[in-house]
Parts: sequence; C-alpha cells; structure tokens
Amino acid sequence: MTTVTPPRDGNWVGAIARAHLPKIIGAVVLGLFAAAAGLAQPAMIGNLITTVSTNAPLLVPILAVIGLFAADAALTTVQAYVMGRTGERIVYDTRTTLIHKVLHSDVRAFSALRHGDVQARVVTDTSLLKIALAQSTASIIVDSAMVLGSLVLMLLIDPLLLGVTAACMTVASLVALLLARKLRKEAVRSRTIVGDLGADLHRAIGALNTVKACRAEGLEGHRIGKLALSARRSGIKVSALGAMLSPTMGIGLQASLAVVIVTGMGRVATGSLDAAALTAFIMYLFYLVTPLVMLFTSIGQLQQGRAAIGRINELADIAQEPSVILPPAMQETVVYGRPGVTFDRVRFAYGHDEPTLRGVSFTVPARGLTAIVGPSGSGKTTLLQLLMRFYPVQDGRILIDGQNIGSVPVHVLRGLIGYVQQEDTTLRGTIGDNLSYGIEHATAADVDRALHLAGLRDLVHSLPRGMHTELGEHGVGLSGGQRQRLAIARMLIRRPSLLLLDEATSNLDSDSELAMRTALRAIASECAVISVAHRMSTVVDADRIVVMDAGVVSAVGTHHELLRTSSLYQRLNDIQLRGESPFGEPSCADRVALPLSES
Ligand SMILES: Nc1ncnc2c1ncn2[C@@H]1O[C@H](COP(=O)(O)OP(=O)(O)OP(=O)(O)O)[C@@H](O)[C@H]1O
Repeated sequence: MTTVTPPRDGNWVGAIARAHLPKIIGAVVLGLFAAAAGLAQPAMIGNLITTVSTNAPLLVPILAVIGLFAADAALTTVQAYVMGRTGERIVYDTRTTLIHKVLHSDVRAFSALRHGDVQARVVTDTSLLKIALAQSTASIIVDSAMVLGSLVLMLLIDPLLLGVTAACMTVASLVALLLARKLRKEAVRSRTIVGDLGADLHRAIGALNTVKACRAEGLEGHRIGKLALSARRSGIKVSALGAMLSPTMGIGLQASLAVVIVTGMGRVATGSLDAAALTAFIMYLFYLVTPLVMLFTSIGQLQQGRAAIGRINELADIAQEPSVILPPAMQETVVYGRPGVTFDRVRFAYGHDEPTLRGVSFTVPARGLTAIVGPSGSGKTTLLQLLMRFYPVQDGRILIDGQNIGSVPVHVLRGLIGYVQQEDTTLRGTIGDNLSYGIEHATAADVDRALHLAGLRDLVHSLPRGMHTELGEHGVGLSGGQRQRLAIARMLIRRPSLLLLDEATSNLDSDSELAMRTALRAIASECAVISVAHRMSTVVDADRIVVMDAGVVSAVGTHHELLRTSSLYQRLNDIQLRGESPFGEPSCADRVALPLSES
C-alpha cells in the first residue's frame, strides 16, 4: 500500500491520486507519443499519395506509414496497461485507507453511519475511481492534445475547411457539455440511492429473523424494492445521458464531413485544393472526432467519478479514536500492574440530552467479583463502554490501577480488559476462529482452560468437527447460551486483568448458570470481574454489588447488606422473587429464566 500523507483539505482521494502522479504522468506521456504517431499518419499518407502520383520510389514512404501504425498501436497498448494498473492501485489504496479509517473510527461517529451505506462507499464507489481518475484524466489530457494537434494541422492544410468543421463541431460540443453537467447531477443522485439501497438491505439482512417473525417480508421487500426501482431509473438516466454524448459528437462529425466533402471536392475541381490535401484533411477530421468523442465520454466518466469521490472523502474524514502514547515507563505500569478500577465523579451524556451518568463514584478492587445492578436505562452498560474508552468521559475520571484511562493508549487499555458485550458477538467462521479472534498465539492449554471455565469443553469435544465446526452469521449453529459461553471463553483466553461482563449470562439455563457462577468465582480470584447483571441469582454471591439508579450510584454492599440498607435493591429483589423483571417491563423470558431457587 502506498503511504498517503493525510490531506489538510479532507480530499483523501486527491492525496492518493497525487501519490500515483508519476505513473499517471508516465501514462499521459506515452499517450501523447501515441497521439503524435497518430497525428503524423495523415501527413504520411498524403505524402504517399503524392509519391504515387509522381512515380517516385515508394519503399520509404510505405515503411514510414507502417512504422507509424505499429508505434501508435504499441504505445496505445502500453499506455492502456499502465493506466489500468495505476487505476487498480488507486482503488486498492482508497479501499485500504477507508477500511483503516472505519476500523479505527470513533464509536460515536461510526454509530451515526448506516452500515450498508458504508459498505457501498468502500466497495462500489471506489470501483468508479479507476475509470474516473486514471483512465479519464489521462484520456482528457491526451485527447485534448490530439484535438489541438489536429486543429493546428487542419489549419495549415486549409483554414476555410477548418472554419466549416469548427462551426459544426462547436455546436455539437456545446450540447455535449450541457449533457455532461446533467450527467454529473444524475450520477450524484444515483450514487446516493445505491448507498440507501445498501443501507436498507443491510438492515433487513441483519435482522432477517425479526423481519420474518413480524411478517414484514412484504413491507421490507416493498421498501427495498422501491429503492431498487429508483436506483434502476437513476442508473438508466445516467446511462442515457452518457450514451447521448458520443452520438452528439458523431452528428457533429457527419455534418462537418458532408460539408467538408462537398466544399472540398468543389475546390479540388477548381484546382484551388489538391486531392492529397483534401484526403489528409478528411483523415484529420476523423482523427479530430475520435478524441473529441473520447474527451466528452471521459468528461462524463469523470463527472460520475466526482460523485463517488465526494462520498469517499466524506467517509475517509470520519473522526478517529484518539491514541495517546505514554512514555514507556508509564506504559509498563499499566501493562503489568494488576488494575483496580475507580470511577471518580464520572459524568457523561450521549448527546445534548439529559446526562446518562451524573457523577458516578465507586471503586473495584484488583481481584474479586463486582456486580452492577439497577433499573433499565440507569447507565450500567454506559459505565462499561466508558471504561473501554468507546466514549470519552466528559467530567470526572476513570482510573485503572491509579492511572487515568484517558492517558492510556486505547490498544494498551483494551489489551488489559476482556469485554463480553450484551449483544451477540459471534463471528462467521469456525469455533476455533471465534475463540482465538484477535490473538496471534493462543496455546492449546489456554484454549482448553477457557473452554473448561466457560463450560464449553464437553460440547466442543462432542462435535464431529470439534474446534473446526463452522458457524453461520451471528453464530447460527449454537444456542443463545452456547454463544454467550463462547464469547466468555474468547475473553478468558486473553487472560485479562479486568473482565467486563454485560449481561453475559442472561441466556444460560440454571445448571449452566450455576457452573458459570463457580467459574466466575475462580476467575475473580485471579483478576477483577465487573458483571452487569439482570438476574439477581447471578449477583447474590458477588463480593460487592453497585446499585445504579438514574445515572448515579444509589448503594454499594453485599447482597445481605443491601437487603438491609437499600430500598431500591430490596425492590429489585422482591420484584424478581415475584417472577417479574426487576429491570424493566416483565417478560415471559425473564420468568422462564428465573432460577428455581428463587421462585
Ligand atoms: N449509543 C447511545 N446513544 C444515545 N443514547 C444512548 C446510547 N446508548 C444508551 N443510551 C441511553 O443511555 C441511557 C443508559 O443506557 P444504558 O445502556 O447504559 O443503560 P442500562 O442500565 O445498561 O440499561 P439495560 O439494563 O436496559 O441494558 C438510556 O437512557 C439509553 O437510552
């Protein structure tokens, strides 16, 4: 991949193209030589005609014409190859730049984007760059030179015939320019619709079971179909406008050809123009038209490309995660130290609305199990996301082993933490791929220990293909509880200093949950575990429980202490004992999941 200096004006595509400028210039130079070889041909043929008419030796003029044809063909071939290759490299560099930008983007900035549209920009829009930047740019320069050269040579042959030609071609060129402007507008619209189509398709595919369960196949089909129809209509308009460019110039050519032949033959008859000059002029007329048609076709392609370039630059400019580099000595403390975590008057709001966290303070020792409970929306997940630095703390501090996480490089911080998220994080691939995801060297002993702790060892051993068992998108092939255990095992392999579990055991049955509680106790003896929990059964044996309420810490203590001291905790406990969800609307799933010991 070519190294690209970040542009100040946000024009990433321009910066990437500039990095390939020598190759583009090389191809343009080759094209100019090819153009010169082409331009010399009519003069040489005119010379051949004169030689024939004067009975002079023919060998040298014939060889000169053949040589020019061969040079023209060879130069054009090499130029097309260099241009195509450079175009592919520009596309590759743009794609890799976008992929890097998206992967390192700020969570807040990324969550505002539609994923299907991001995909369309990275995959489809970039493919237009090859034609727009490499081929069209070179073609515009070479063809302009060709047009200019033809005009000068035609002027030298016969200014009157050139005047006739110019009149016809100017009218055609003006019409073509108008078409090119319309084409650009329609191309922008077309790219936007294709982006919308990708976004909506991605949304429906990502939640296909929900679509089916809600019997919304027709609704989604209609909505996405409407966008596909708009894309088709807009695409046809783009094609139609693009297709009209060449014939417009073709009409100009035919009109000028007719006028030139009629006028020219008349002048040959009167002897004011010789036949060789008229033949050369007509050949130049053809030489003028092909590059003129190409010129306008290229302008059209460039216009389509500009629509894509705007969208690519917009995505490439997405805000990036801050990366703070610490002096090595400080990094060492962070990497090898055993972190305890301190939330110190932490305030945070997602947008301009009411803050989600309103001065949260509590500490988590370097070892032991800390549970966080509280009503739905009280800010439990947000606490974990701030700890992972997915979002920046707006006021107050979060300390890890005494170090403000704001000054720890994100990759170092995340290397310390194993984060098992609320949502399903199973990736398409084998069980083994999922387990060792993001780790270069996972030993067999590490994998076995993690599988054992997560209660997955027997299951994996019972599968015919074991670790090589293929899973579909979102872990299709495993149950919800198995997926959760796989996510926990994936984090355990990393031997994190701090394990964050966000409702990571909510899908486990009572037996699995009991086994997981035992495993968690073992893990908590080695590192700090913070577990956001919905089921009270999973928090009763925690070393400390933090009760959150509307963005503040309402109480901290053990299960038995809180039953005595926290009315909110008592209420949450009572509600669950009644078989309802203590953290939101009661649901049948909660009742089913309620452990027998508490029902
Ligand atoms: N990405 C986001 N953008 C805007 N608001 C958000 C975002 N994520 C969460 N919120 C809001 O922040 C508040 C706290 O959400 P959070 O997920 O931290 O609560 P929670 O206690 O974990 O809830 P639950 O128990 O239901 O998972 C909620 O009101 C929610 O609407």
